[in-house]
Amino acid sequence: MAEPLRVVVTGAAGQIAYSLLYIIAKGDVFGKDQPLILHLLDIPVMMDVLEGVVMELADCALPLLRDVVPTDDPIVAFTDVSAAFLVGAMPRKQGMERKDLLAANVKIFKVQGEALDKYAKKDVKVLVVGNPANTNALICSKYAPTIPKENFTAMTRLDQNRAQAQIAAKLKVPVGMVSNAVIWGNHSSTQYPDASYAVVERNGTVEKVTDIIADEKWIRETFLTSVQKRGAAVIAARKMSSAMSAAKAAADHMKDWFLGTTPGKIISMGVISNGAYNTPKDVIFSFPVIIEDGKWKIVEGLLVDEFSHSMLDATGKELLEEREEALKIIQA
Ligand SMILES: NC(=O)c1ccc[n+]([C@@H]2O[C@H](COP(=O)([O-])OP(=O)(O)OC[C@H]3O[C@@H](n4cnc5c(N)ncnc54)[C@H](O)[C@@H]3O)[C@@H](O)[C@H]2O)c1
Ligand SMILES: O=C(O)CC[C@H](O)C(=O)O
Repeated sequence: MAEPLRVVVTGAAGQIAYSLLYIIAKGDVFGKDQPLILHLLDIPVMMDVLEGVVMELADCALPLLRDVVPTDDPIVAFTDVSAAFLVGAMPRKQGMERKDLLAANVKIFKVQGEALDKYAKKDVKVLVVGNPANTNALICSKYAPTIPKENFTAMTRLDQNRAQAQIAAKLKVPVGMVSNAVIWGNHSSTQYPDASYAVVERNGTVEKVTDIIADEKWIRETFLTSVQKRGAAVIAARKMSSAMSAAKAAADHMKDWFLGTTPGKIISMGVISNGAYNTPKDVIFSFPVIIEDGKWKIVEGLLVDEFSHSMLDATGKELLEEREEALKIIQA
């Protein structure tokens, strides 16, 4: 069997981590033959709660879980890790936009970037979940200059999963038949959920979703806004932000990054922009990607019409504004 892989989850005493830790520890992310050592970081006041999480992990009796390291010290948390789920941050409440969290959260990602730079493996794969996820990932990368920028990503997989679930419900097919919905841009209400390349596979045939639905109003209004606003709808209903679905999406993202995407399948993740599709460079922008040998690659050459370009411009503009604001907060 392989040597144990060290994986850190921050915000380990919080809601998302409570679902995520079990998914990771039972082998659904890094493979059924990959032993794990989980590093759990939270803040000092949460150490008692974290102790309870550690007890529960032990009581799950999971054979792949070789050790658990609960801590409030970023040095201990980030030492020698190969994968980092950066979940720990304040969630938004009803009435807030995700970017309202910048002031509260961006400094966390500076500190954690510095700690990753000093103590993590140089090929560590970092997934930022804490909001505003794209800009937090950018700041984290900026403060970890010895780790490649390509190793810092932000989560838009939840938005992709939401998009595919909406399409499946509309077509009355199981969600497993739907793939290749694309999320462009920011994990915010300016994101562009795009059904143009989405497909349904049934009875051995592959059909384009836009050919089957052929209802532009549904695609460009109902579908688009329901995915953009789904996070807010969950907060309105639960009085807390999404957690079970966020944990599942984080697991999907990291699994595909480590183990590769299925041939023919496109996934969405926030990655450092190279300016593809006329997007702003050097922001963490969600693109359609494929992954091979642990490396993501933006899918280039997709047909992008005028409407889509205007959506990409709007979300790109927001990311530039967030970058500016975050840098001001950090430098203040
Ligand atoms: N990208 C996405 O799709 C997505 C989806 C859902 C939630 N989120 C975001 O994920 C974050 C966490 O959500 P949650 O519901 O688990 O929140 P939560 O409040 O339940 O848990 C957050 C945990 O982070 C801890 N924490 C705070 N500062 C920390 C620090 N400096 N280091 C380590 N831990 C720290 C808190 O003590 C808490 O235990 C929020 O910012 C939320 O908005 C993102
Ligand atoms: O802030 C929110 O919208 C809730 C958390 C998360 O970003 C989501 O999309 O569910």
